[in-house]
Amino acid sequence: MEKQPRLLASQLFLKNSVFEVLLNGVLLTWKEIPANKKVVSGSIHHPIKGGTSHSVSVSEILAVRELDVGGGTNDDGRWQKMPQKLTEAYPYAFTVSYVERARQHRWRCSDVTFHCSDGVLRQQWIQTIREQLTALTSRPKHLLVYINPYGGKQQGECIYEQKVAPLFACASISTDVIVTEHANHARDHLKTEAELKKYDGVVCVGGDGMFSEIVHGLVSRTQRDNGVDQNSPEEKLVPCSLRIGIIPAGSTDCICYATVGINDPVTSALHVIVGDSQPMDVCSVHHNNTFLRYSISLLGYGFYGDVLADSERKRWMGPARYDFSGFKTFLTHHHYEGAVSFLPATDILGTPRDKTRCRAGYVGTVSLPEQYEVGWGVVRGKFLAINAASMSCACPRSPMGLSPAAHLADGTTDLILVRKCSRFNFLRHLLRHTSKDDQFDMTFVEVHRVRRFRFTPRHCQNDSELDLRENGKQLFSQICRDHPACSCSPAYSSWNCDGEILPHAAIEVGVHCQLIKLFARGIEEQPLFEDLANPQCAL
Ligand SMILES: Nc1ncnc2c1ncn2[C@@H]1O[C@H](COP(=O)(O)OP(=O)(O)OP(=O)(O)O)[C@@H](O)[C@H]1O
Ligand SMILES: CCCCCCCCCCCCC/C=C/[C@@H](O)[C@H](CO)NC(=O)CCCCC
Ligand SMILES: [Ca+2]
Repeated sequence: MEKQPRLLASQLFLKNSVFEVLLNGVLLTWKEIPANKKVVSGSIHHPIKGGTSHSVSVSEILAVRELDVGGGTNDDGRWQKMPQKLTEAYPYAFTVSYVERARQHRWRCSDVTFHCSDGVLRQQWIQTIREQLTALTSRPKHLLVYINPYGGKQQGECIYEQKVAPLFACASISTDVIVTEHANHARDHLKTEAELKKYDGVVCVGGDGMFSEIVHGLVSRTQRDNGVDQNSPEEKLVPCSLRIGIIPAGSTDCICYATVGINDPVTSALHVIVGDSQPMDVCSVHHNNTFLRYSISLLGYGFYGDVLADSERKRWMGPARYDFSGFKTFLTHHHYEGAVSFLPATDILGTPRDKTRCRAGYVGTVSLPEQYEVGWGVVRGKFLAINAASMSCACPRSPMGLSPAAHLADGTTDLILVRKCSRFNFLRHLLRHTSKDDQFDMTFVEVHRVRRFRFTPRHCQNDSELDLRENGKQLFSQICRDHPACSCSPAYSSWNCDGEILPHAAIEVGVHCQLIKLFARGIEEQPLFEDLANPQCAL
């Protein structure tokens, strides 16, 4: 039989007033008692009118601890100053730490300290709150943390030590921390060495590239443990059981931003502590039946591939490298020829042109009418950009994202084809990534929600396609010599796969629905007052 949560109701002191404090297994509520209704001890059972009132969901309480009023410190060593009268009359105090929502999806840790005259009553409160927290089984107790000290502005270690570790300690989460020593350190450790059974989740301190390492390590390990061959594009992959937390410390932080609503380390740490869970789609990318990489956010050929290739040579510039290379790539205005074939998703409710957004509580796949038979579509032509966004790809540079209506966990990716057009028109399209205007409402842009797609560059010689890194430049000059009147666009761009360059242009992509889970809950709807006060944030 399920154990009923214990109810507690007491009159406790908070600041200089008496509050009726109630814990019912779901909510902790404290309401100020007007002076004429005060009862000195025991509980009260009638509703109280007037006075300030607060309530916190038990699921958003982080911790409760004793406060040693006499000594002036609490049990995590923090010094607390209290009014002398209160400490004398009510020497027994306890502090509850909980999640408080601030503007723009930010979460903060807030404390409230209650005082009572009776040590037994204080123990009863502390014990009951702790029992109710222990019953929240989705909360992690032991985490494996990887820190990339070189991501973004190279602040990873400092962000973790100063902002995240104290919160994990407060919530009694123990950690094993690894500061990476080289690229792919975290991936290889997860793939082969890490004792995953010991942990309730993996935390990644870094950007999208570091997150991608963690995903590659976990997904590959899970497939190997289950005897699944990653090289087969048709293979159904086994979902990973461990959740991943992202503490943003990178340059784009798009996966964190699009799953939480902000790239803020404290907010992300709090989502880990309360044990949130957000499933996410993962794309597998193959070339000639050989596995290349997984993608969680953006697969971009043409513009975003060229930006990345150029910006990798300017890592020393930090996050500003993307602005520099973005501008430079825009000026070069290269287009690329090829064929994109795709399998449209027909059993889903939404389309990429919807005004609705993927928000917290969205259930992912919808079991609607069965997938009706439609064949593969093919689009051939000259493209400035081919982008596949498996999620919105919202980030500080583009708050609505490359595909604002994309869903995190619906088993589809939004394939955006931007045909060759004038520089002016391309600029109009790019600028719409930074505003609320519809970037797909342009004659040279089309968008399809798909489950699989393939790309074949025009100059691809079947299976013996040239290796891009080795021969791309050679082919470019060859084509320009052969066609002196061409606009000197190279034959190939490269694919930007979540911030990594792929070694082949001809690829085959399939979406694996809900292959991984994050310590996140999706972007929460904002309170109405905030939409009105700040139209930029309106959804
Ligand atoms: N110790 C290390 N030394 C060098 N490179 C590392 C190390 N640890 C991780 N890396 C690599 O650094 C690359 C970039 O890291 P990260 O994603 O954290 O930052 P970023 O590229 O600045 O941000 P974003 O991916 O959000 O644009 C990743 O591809 C990762 O593989
Ligand atoms: C002429 C100026 C035009 C300005 C247009 C701004 C549009 C910004 C859209 C940004 C979309 C980012 C999508 C996310 C991609 C990540 O997986 C990847 C790794 O972190 N980041 C980039 O490739 C970094 C890509 C940065 C591109 C600027
Ligand atoms: Ca999706």
